[in-house]
Amino acid sequence: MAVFTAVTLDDLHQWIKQFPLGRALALDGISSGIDNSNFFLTTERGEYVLTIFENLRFEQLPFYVQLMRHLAERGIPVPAPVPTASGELVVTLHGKPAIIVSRLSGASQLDPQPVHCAEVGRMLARMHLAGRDFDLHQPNLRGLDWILATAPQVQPYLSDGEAALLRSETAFQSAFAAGSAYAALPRGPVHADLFRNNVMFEGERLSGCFDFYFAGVDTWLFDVAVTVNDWCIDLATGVLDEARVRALLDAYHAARPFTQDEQAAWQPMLRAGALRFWLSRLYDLHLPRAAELLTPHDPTHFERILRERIERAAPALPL
Ligand SMILES: Nc1ncnc2c1ncn2[C@@H]1O[C@H](COP(=O)(O)OP(=O)(O)OP(=O)(O)O)[C@@H](O)[C@H]1O
Ligand SMILES: N[C@@H](CCO)C(=O)O
Repeated sequence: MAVFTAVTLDDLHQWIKQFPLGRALALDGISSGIDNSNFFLTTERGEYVLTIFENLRFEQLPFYVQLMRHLAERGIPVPAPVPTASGELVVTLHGKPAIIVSRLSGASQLDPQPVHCAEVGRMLARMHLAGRDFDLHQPNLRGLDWILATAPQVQPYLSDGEAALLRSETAFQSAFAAGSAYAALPRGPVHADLFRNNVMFEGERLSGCFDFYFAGVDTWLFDVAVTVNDWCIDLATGVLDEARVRALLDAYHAARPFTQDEQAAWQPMLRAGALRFWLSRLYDLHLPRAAELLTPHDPTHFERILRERIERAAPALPL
């Protein structure tokens, strides 16, 4: 059960009055999620989600919450934060930062077909374009700097084979990121964690995406690589399914055409996306935070994906 801070309807009786939402009528803890306490909240005005941040501090939240507001205002189906009567988006609840956002309809699609991947590709391209005039800046906090700082910390826990792969891939990614092709890649705010469990569908129609708490400014292509590495693979082997890759990339390309520099960077970027999640999973497994509450994700899944991307070229980007 992923509700770490208990909240009752009684607790909300006074608290909710700062929002233009009427009275709180029902509150249900959401059992999935590993970082925050989430609740479905029904008020006199409709259906919302209340999130209490267990790890992020107030000063860390504006980039994520303002980005959601910015994208929602531009028609991207993401949770829209509800401001208080005095315009605050983040307020205190039980001593922790909290927000109320609109509730998205639909459910996760954990067995995606090409039709779903096309929806994800189209939405991702629209999201990138809509983020162009977002004026807050925060780097991707799980980018190369983080990788270079974190890899040495997990090295002592690794087998010889894992350690060699981690060393060679961080060296490869450092060289790739230092090159002129990389510098020319278009960039902007990216979601950076657009996995199957962060997107909602109603049938074959994408109805929303959420969990912006790894968002940051990075290359758009990194976001595409992270997304393809989750949506378009056979989960048991990490092998890419060509039909799903094509569907996602073609739909993205139709909304925001890939550049020639992106063509050149595609294969290394898929490896960068795999390395990022392999390393965060290794870190969570071997160096869990004191406040870590649930079982960490399996790092070997992303080690397999990384080895697979190194050994076999993925379908090229459409031109
Ligand atoms: N705006 C929303 N509308 C509808 N459902 C939502 C919304 N936000 C969150 N949820 C539901 O709450 C669940 C947990 O949310 P979320 O993934 O953001 O939590 P988390 O603690 O950050 O989890 P994780 O770190 O595992 O991704 C989601 O799987 C989804 O079912
Ligand atoms: N998507 C991440 C979890 C953090 O949201 C992973 O699979 O490792």
